[in-house]
Amino acid sequence: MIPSGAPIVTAAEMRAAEQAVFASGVSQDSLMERAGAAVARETARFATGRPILILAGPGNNGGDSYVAARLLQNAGHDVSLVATGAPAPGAAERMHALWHGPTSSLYAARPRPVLVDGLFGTGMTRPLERGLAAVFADLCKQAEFTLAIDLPSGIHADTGADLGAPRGIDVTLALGALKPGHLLDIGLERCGRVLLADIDIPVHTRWRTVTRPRIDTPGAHSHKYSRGLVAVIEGAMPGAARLAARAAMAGGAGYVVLAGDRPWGEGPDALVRREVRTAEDLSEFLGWDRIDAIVLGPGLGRDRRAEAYLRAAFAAPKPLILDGDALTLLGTDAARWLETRAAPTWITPHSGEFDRMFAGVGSKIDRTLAAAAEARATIVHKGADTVIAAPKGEVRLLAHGSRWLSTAGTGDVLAGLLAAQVVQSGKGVAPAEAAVWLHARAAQLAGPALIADELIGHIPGAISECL
Ligand SMILES: NC(=O)C1=CN([C@@H]2O[C@H](COP(=O)(O)OP(=O)(O)OC[C@H]3O[C@@H](n4cnc5c(N)ncnc54)[C@H](OP(=O)(O)O)[C@@H]3O)[C@@H](O)[C@H]2O)[C@@H](O)CC1
Ligand SMILES: Nc1ncnc2c1ncn2[C@@H]1O[C@H](COP(=O)(O)OP(=O)(O)O)[C@@H](O)[C@H]1O
Ligand SMILES: [K+]
Repeated sequence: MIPSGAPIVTAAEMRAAEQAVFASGVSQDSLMERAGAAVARETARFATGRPILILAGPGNNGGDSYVAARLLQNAGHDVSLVATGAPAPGAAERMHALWHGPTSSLYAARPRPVLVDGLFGTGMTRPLERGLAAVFADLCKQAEFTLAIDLPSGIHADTGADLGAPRGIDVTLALGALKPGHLLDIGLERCGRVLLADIDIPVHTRWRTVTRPRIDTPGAHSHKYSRGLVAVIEGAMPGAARLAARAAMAGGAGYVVLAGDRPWGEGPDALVRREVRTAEDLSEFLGWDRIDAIVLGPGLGRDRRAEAYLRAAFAAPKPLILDGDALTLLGTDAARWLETRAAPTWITPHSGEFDRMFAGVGSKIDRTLAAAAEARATIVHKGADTVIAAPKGEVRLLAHGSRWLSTAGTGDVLAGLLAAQVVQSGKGVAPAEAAVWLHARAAQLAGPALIADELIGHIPGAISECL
């Protein structure tokens, strides 16, 4: 399980943090000893006496391998080692010199029940050479348990992109801090369980994994308006807006109004209905000063009326949550439109919607951050690796949420839940982080084969864990 609130640093930031530790008087060798000791400890815990094969690459990831091999051997484990090349001058070379056990070349390596991957870590700069990738994948396949040091070799530390990493890694031991590669893209799938080894390297960053929010119980003087009024705008597919409205209610908003022109079906009686048929009706309604936040987009449609609704919502000087069709309507003009808003805006695109709105290069974090700065909006870039980014550089990341969320309507639920957090807890990343946490927790509580309607029923249970 990924620790909550854990810092996430790039390879360059990790190297800078490492340099600061050296500058404080710690030697390179002693830092490598700490890293190798952490690897040896975790490997021993999972190996439970089985023979171990350790792969050592040419850089410092390989250096960690030599330390771990020595410590495991000293502790009585049956260890053999494969070196893929001469170790680089410096600590890795010195640690290599201290290893006196059996060593073979990669192509002569025999599979063993426990495999430790110390080929490459944060220094992976290009795809694994094909022959090496094939042997590595085969050793991994034949092992009963595989642990990767810092990162699986073949995962890009900063993007999570696939540079030839094998399947079947059980545990990745992140050294010092999480890297984006543990949480994004293919890295999220290939790391297995990510454990964090504290090797006493202070890191400073504004990127963290999502934490559980603290939610206040309403006070003696709370009333429905003080707890926040959310207006959800209906469109062509009214079910989506209703999901968002119900999620806003379950998420703790004091008052939720569903504005639209559809006949009222079954639904919570506490949900207030307001008739809105035209963009003029909508503008008039949104002028109501009780409204604290507007949700537009779930099931909105993409016709002319939808466009007019979008303009009306943009003109309202209120916090605005845009999702689904509203984002598709914005399209490539999104940043130009969004940056004109004076009131805060949150947008909740999935990757398809995001790619239609923003260009950008780099990792999902880099692209989401750049888009947030350009659009001056907080972005919840959804998916198995959900990235929240704010214009000033704050990032929150939730990986390892329930895969059962990949079903229609769960995004609508998130939009409503976000609106409820916006009216209760204000600006920027905080409400988005709270909404994403509650959404993920509700999904866990709902269990397998959840449907979006049931997810809403579990939001209060998730909230009860935050009081
Ligand atoms: N930061 C910390 O706090 C601590 C870091 N520590 C450890 O150091 C690790 C980072 O070490 P690192 O910088 O030496 O890089 P590493 O991952 O060993 O690889 C570099 C070597 O691989 C080579 N190479 C790259 N790609 C390749 C490819 N596809 N195919 C073939 N070769 C390739 C590259 O060659 P080059 O690109 O220079 O030609 C170079 O020789 C980090 O992950 C952690 O385990 C701990 O010891 C202590 C605390
Ligand atoms: N494979 C997955 N693992 C974890 N969460 C997922 C996965 N796929 C989708 N989700 C989450 O489910 C929600 C789906 O939202 P969205 O794509 O907008 O669906 P819809 O438009 O049908 O409501 C998002 O919160 C997203 O992060
Ligand atoms: K590795």
